[in-house]
Amino acid sequence: MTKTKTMNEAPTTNRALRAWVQAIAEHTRPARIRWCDGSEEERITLERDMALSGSFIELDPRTHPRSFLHRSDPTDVARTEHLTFISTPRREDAGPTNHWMSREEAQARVWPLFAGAMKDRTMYVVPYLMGPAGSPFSRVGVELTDSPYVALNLRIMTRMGRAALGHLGAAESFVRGIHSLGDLSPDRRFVVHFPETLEIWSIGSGYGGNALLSKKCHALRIASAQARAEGWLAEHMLILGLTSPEGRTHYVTAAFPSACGKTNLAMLVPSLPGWKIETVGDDICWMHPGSDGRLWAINPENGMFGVAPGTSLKTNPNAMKALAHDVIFTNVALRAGRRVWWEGMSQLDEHEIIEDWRGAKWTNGAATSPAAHPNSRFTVPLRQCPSAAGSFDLATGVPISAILFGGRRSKLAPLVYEARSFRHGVYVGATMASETTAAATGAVGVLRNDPMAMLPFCGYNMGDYFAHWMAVGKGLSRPPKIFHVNWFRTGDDGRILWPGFGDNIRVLKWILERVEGTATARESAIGLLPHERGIDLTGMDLSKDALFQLLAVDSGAWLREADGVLEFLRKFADRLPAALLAEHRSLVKRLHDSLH
Ligand SMILES: Nc1nc2c(ncn2[C@@H]2O[C@H](COP(=O)(O)OP(=O)(O)OP(=O)(O)O)[C@@H](O)[C@H]2O)c(=O)[nH]1
Ligand SMILES: O=C([O-])CC(=O)C(=O)O
Ligand SMILES: [Mn+2]
Repeated sequence: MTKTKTMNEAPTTNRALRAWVQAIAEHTRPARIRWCDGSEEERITLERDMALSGSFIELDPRTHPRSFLHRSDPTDVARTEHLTFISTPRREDAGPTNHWMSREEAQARVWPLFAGAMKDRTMYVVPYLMGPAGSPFSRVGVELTDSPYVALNLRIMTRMGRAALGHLGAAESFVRGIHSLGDLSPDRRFVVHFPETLEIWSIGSGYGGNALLSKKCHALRIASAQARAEGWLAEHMLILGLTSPEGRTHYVTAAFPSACGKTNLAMLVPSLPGWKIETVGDDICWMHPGSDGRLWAINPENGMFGVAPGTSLKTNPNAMKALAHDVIFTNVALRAGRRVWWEGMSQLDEHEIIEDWRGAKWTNGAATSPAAHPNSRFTVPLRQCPSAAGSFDLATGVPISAILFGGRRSKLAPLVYEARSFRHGVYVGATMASETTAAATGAVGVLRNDPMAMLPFCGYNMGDYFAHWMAVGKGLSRPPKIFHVNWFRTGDDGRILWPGFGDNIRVLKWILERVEGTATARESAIGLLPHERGIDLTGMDLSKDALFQLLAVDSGAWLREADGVLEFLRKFADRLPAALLAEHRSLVKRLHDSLH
């Protein structure tokens, strides 16, 4: 067996970290170990190596300075939820919505796959800090990976290298992630989490949430379990600052399932004059109860891993501006002259020949499948987004006035409604459902329950998670107001009724006015809705009928939905908090009453 060569001096004296790196190297047998420090020099070296090996295509430096295209293995293009496991000592602690694997089984089935897996490859030691430097809420993780693509992505997505090691110091507690591409076979692909020991094992995938372990694995699955033990919340939410023309600012979080509009809402350009949006985070939010009785939120990330298709100067100008330089694109299409393209970005000539996400010739006129993969992505530092202001770096976080839940619901859910109380809001979040998207493998467009957009990301029993939300709410003297929104409701012709994107400011405006107590609302069985004039439609071309449909509540349809909701909640058996069942019963009663 050849000896592992260490390419550079470990930039830390942390003994626990150094010993662990050694132990994993002995098992995975890399040819080389490279400690990542986050320097420019390191970036240039890794990018050059990637370009030389053919896994990076350098884009035209005039149109895309310092930017690259990566094409992942065609069988490895999205999170694989059926291969994602929570390993707790007792199966019931993972709960009915997670796949569970015992440590013994992981040791027998997954650990051997790592044996010699890094042979002939470099093992990158990637220390990363989740959260602003100096924040008491920030946490350190280290990912050992044989993918330079992962190392370069983590450099953008997190505060990587020395910043993380500085925060860690000599501490022994940090999240330990081991990642190997393995042989990329879907048959030998596993993502296993051990919340009790803060470990993550991921093998066989180089894509997104499967491989960038800081994101879904650490910041949601592991962190949600830590948050429960410590009295805070780790959520799949964007964070935005909303400032009215009068200069009043409120911070809002929103939980929408994957590919349902978080990145877009987080940086929207308001279509109403005088309003301002500030982006604090676009995917993950850690919230702590403050001594003032409010919830305070930080974005643990430092970059965006955003959905490319549908992003354009019209729908999301701030994202397009953020993509002007220093971007890693994954699985988008390539035009002549090494410029990127994706569906919805711009009009392509019918005959222009481009390369699709696999590198095959593609023309618009003769296309049978999209040129960019529907889950193609861009990785870009958040600070490049024009709407990102300093508050994403605030150690204290920002105080939250409102929480939004929402999803893709072509039917039933109105444009917006407000929960009657925090407790009712937890019920609204717990019973939310959404049509599936390309962000995970499997069928697209299937309605499924996705509580708080956390179905694939909660690292423990979801019944306990609901109870934890209730407990956190009880401890708040100034809880945020909770709303449900739906940008995706369709009319009878199957077309989406609400223009969305920049026009979502009109809904946010009503929400801000509700928070401040200046807007009225009408009672309905499901919650509080805006009056028809409550949504500011100035300068907008929306028919009266469309607005009526967007704000309609069909009690009969909601009662049918309630049957499915009850069936879903029953899965949690004795772990389901009684308060949720009580909320369910009152909803059903209100719906029945509204029919008479
Ligand atoms: N119709 C409509 N589509 C939207 C709206 N907002 C976002 N989308 C589309 O939905 C898709 C996903 O949007 P994102 O904002 O990237 O979703 P996300 O929740 O950040 O996704 P993840 O990164 O997977 O967590 C894109 O194709 C968007 O163009 C909206 O208000 N209306
Ligand atoms: O985790 C990923 O691959 C991308 C993402 O943000 C999500 O799916 O919510
Ligand atoms: Mn996401």
